[in-house]
Formats: sequence, structure tokens, C-alpha cells
Amino acid sequence: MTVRSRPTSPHLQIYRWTITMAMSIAHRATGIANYVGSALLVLWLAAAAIGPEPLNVVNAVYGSWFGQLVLFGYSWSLFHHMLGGLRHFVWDFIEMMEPGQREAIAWANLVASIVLTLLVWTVFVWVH
Ligand code: HEM
Repeated sequence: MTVRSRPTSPHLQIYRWTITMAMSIAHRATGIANYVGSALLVLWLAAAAIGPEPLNVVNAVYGSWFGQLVLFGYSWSLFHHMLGGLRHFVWDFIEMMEPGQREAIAWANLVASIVLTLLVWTVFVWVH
């Protein structure tokens, strides 16, 4: 008697990667990252409320290359997640759901998040 192999349910190694799938995962990941980033914002505000010394320490950490990298990532995460939220808002009106449209709006989400992040950092950090 031949033993048939057990059926397998699809998982990440079987699915072909699509931009909509990647952006869906990114939306969840950025949602979680926004929690962490917002805690950093609260830490900065709390340090400022306590006094100049703690504020100087937090500013030094946030101003280091690593701190700047984390803050840059947090900015991108906020933009990506916010635009992703607006994408969901568009879908709530049953718009941009057709094949082609879904991919276009997913790419727009990614590209716009990068452009907006670079724009904000250029205006408020790099050329300040
Ligand atoms: C610091 C601010 C934010 C935090 C910490 C946050 C966090 C999260 C988290 C953890 C999720 C769950 C993701 C999942 O389980 O898949 C989520 C989902 C969502 N967020 Fe945010 N978010 C923030 C800002 C925003 C903004 C500004 C918008 C809209 C412009 C937004 C729109 C949404 C939407 C529509 C969902 C549901 C997506 C779905 O149904 O799959 N969020 N958010």
C-alpha cells in the first residue's frame, strides 16, 4: 500500500511574494514599531519635564548616529503606517480593489513613505 503524503497548507515558502502581501506585513510591523518609537518620544518629553540634565543625556543619545538611525526609521514607520491607514480608508469605500489597482496603491504607499521621510528629514534635520 502506498502512503500518500499528508496535505500541506500554504505558508510563506509556498506563496509567491507580492507587493500587497509585503505591504500588509509592513503595516503590522510599522504599527508595532510606532509603539516603540512613541515610547522614545515620551521618554524625550519626560526628560525635558524633569530638567536640563536628563534632557541633555537623551539628546546626546538621540543625536548619536545610532539614535538618528532609529529616529529616521521611526519617521519612516509613521509615514508608512499612516499612508497604509489611508489605503485602508480608501478600501472602506470599495475603491482601488481591482487587480492592478491594489498593486498600484501598495507601491504608492511604499514610494510616498520614502519620499515624505526624506523630505521631512531634509527640511527639518539635514538642511536646518
Ligand atoms: C503611533 C501611532 C500608531 C500606532 C502605535 C499604531 C499601531 C497599530 C497596530 C499595532 C496595528 C495592528 C496591526 C495588525 O495587527 O496588523 C494598527 C493597525 C492599523 N492602523 Fe495604526 N498605529 C498608529 C497610527 C495610525 C495612523 C496615523 C493611522 C491612519 C492614518 C493608522 C491606521 C491603522 C489601520 C487602518 C489599522 C488596521 C489595518 C488592518 O485592518 O489590517 N494607524 N496600528
